[in-house]
Amino acid sequence: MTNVLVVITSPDGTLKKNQQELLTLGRSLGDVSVALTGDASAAAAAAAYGASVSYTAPESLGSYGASAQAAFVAEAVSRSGAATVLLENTVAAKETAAILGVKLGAGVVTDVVSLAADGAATKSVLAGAYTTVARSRGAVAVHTVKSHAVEPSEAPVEGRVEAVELPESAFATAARVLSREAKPKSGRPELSEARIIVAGGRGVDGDFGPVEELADLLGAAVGASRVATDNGWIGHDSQVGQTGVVVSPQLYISAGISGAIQQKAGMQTSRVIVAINSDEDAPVFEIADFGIVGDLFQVLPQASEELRRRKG
Ligand SMILES: Cc1cc2nc3c(=O)[nH]c(=O)nc-3n(C[C@H](O)[C@H](O)[C@H](O)COP(=O)(O)OP(=O)(O)OC[C@H]3O[C@@H](n4cnc5c(N)ncnc54)[C@H](O)[C@@H]3O)c2cc1C
Repeated sequence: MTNVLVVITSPDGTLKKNQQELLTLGRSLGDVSVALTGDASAAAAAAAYGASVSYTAPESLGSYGASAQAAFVAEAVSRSGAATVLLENTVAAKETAAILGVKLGAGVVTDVVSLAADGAATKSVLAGAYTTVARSRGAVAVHTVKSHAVEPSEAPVEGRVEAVELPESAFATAARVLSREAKPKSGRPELSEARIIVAGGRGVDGDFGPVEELADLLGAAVGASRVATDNGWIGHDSQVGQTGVVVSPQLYISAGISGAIQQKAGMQTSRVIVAINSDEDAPVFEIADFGIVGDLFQVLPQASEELRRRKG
């Protein structure tokens, strides 16, 4: 059976939903172990999702950038005999995956939306215009997997913890993190993990109120087009797209966004897309499952009102 290594960073000993998903996906492929950085007590949470071994990193590793992370994961690959490595689909994880690929001579596939037992990884490319299936030909395959690839489920095992020591040389050329500041919590889910996203573009004309109101009623994250973030109407970390966050939620509600190719690149693999746009020829309708031709300042408040009525 294939050995699978899931790479997890946990600052507080808990697992995020997309990390639970990676462990669940890993179990469908083989025997799962974890390369764990951050709070080592997350090993217990990983065992609840089927990780039989957690390789823990030296405490100092958290202060270093991707090359030191990759050195640690490479050591965990060697100890676990993993043929498949799964990472989150964040910018930081992709950087680690790239360095790891070079170190191990492994094939690297990013932005994966599904991974079959035979290693065939599905992703969309060229700003969502094509869906491709790729399989690594090397001894080790490295995948960064988008959120919502699978539904997370627990499968408790008695996990073992194995501390990994790294030589000083592993850190010698690595960039060192000098300070960290936690982002103030918005109370909304993380954009990259949210099951539902309500996103606004130029059409909101500076007023994200109706977008945020609907998002809060749905327990959704708020996303935006680049025009909205460049105008300072909302923070840059809300930007969805080619140069923003790549998302794949169950439901993406797009309001006042034309659907430029760079926006589509970040949301086209959403399970259901609802588009609201006053221009019936807007390109976003080409990829929408449901389209509403109308003024978002009328449509969004109506949707919110109906949700409030149904919630009683
Ligand atoms: C290298 C590069 C990278 C880029 N990366 C990204 C990226 O990551 N993400 C991204 O989003 N863009 C990105 N862009 C920009 C992208 O090309 C588009 O310019 C941008 O997505 C357009 O944003 P928009 O849809 O909000 O604005 P517009 O294209 O101006 O569309 C606004 C839409 O709102 C509709 N509208 C107006 N008023 C209303 C109303 N009251 N009710 C309903 N609908 C209304 C209009 O009909 C129109 O369709 C990138 C561009 C480049 C060159």
